[in-house]
Amino acid sequence: MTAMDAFQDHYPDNVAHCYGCGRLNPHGHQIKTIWDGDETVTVYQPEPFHTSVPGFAYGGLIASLIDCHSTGTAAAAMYRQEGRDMDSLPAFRFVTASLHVDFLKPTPIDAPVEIRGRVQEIKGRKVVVRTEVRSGGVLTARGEVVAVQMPENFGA
Ligand SMILES: CCCCCCCCCCCCCCCC(=O)SCCNC(=O)CCNC(=O)[C@H](O)C(C)(C)COP(=O)(O)OP(=O)(O)OC[C@H]1O[C@@H](n2cnc3c(N)ncnc32)[C@H](O)[C@@H]1OP(=O)(O)O
Repeated sequence: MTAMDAFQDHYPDNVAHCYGCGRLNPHGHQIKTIWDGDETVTVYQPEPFHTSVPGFAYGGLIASLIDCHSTGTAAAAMYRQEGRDMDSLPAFRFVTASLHVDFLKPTPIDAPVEIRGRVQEIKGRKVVVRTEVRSGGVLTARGEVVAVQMPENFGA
C-alpha cells in the first residue's frame, strides 16, 4: 500500500460493488478515503443531479458519503490497530449497523465536499466513527456511524 492509496482501492472485488464506495460500481459514488494523521479524509464533488433545493446537495447524498466514509474508516482503523497491510488476509469487512446524520446548514452543490472522520471507539467487532462534513471550510453536517464486521452469514 502506498501513502496515497485509498482504502477502497483495497476492497476485494467481491465487496467492491457498493453504491457509495465500490470502485466496480460504474453508477456509484466511488468515494476515495485516505488517512491524514489520526483523521480520515474523503473529498467528493457533487454532480448537478444530486440536487435537493436548487444550488444545494441532497441530504441522502451527504448521508451516503458519511456512511461509506465511515465503513472504510472502520476497516482501515482495524488494520492500523493490528499493524496489518490492507491487502493482508483475513480481510476486515464492515457494514453499517447505525447511521446518524445532523444537517447543520445547506451543503452547496457546486463545490467539493470534505468529510473528515475520527474513530471514537473500537470494541470487538464494532467501530464507532464520528464525521464532520464541510464545504468551503463551512461545517454543514455531522455524522456518527456504528460499523460492525460483516458476519459470515450476512444476509442469511
Ligand atoms: C480495506 C480493505 C478491505 C476490507 C474490505 C472492506 C469491504 C467493505 C464492504 C463494502 C460494503 C460497504 C458497506 C457500505 C455501508 C452499507 O451500506 S452496508 C448496508 C447496510 N447495512 C446492512 O445491511 C446491515 C444489516 N444489519 C446486519 O447485518 C446486522 O444487524 C449487523 C450490522 C451485522 C449487526 O449484527 P450482529 O453481527 O449480530 O451484531 P451484534 O453481535 O448483535 O452486535 C455487535 C455490536 O454492534 C452493536 N450494534 C449492532 N447493531 C447496532 C445498531 N443498529 N445500532 C447500534 N449498535 C449496534 C451491538 O450493540 C454490539 O456492540 P457491543 O455490545 O459489543 O458494544
